[in-house]
Amino acid sequence: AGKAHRLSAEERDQLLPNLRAVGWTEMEGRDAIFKQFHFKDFNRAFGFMTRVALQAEKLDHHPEWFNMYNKVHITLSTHECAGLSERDINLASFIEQVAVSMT
Ligand SMILES: C[C@H](O)[C@H](O)[C@H]1CNC2=NC(N)=NC(=O)C2=N1
Repeated sequence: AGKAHRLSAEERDQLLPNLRAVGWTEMEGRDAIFKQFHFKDFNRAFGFMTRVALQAEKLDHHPEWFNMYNKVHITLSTHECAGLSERDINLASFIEQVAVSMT
């Protein structure tokens, strides 16, 4: 993978609407995206996290996340460029696919 770059305004206009439509929001005061997931129980939440973790390791791109029982809060950003990059969009898309299959 090449160097990550912060998404341009044009790239954001193109890439973010799909994620906004399913509940991702842009954080205030930080160039990152955020979403809260709610599952039926801890087993579903942790199963979801396990699948995301394995893919994150494969992509070498990892979420910042918080779990409490059936809730998982996820923040995505790219340290390398100190902001939002295509890697975050790709991981968010994968996370959505997993979430759909867990609910
Ligand atoms: C050394 C390693 O490639 C980097 O630290 C990777 C690992 N996981 C990462 N995860 C995220 N979210 N952003 C990064 O910039 C990042 N960089």
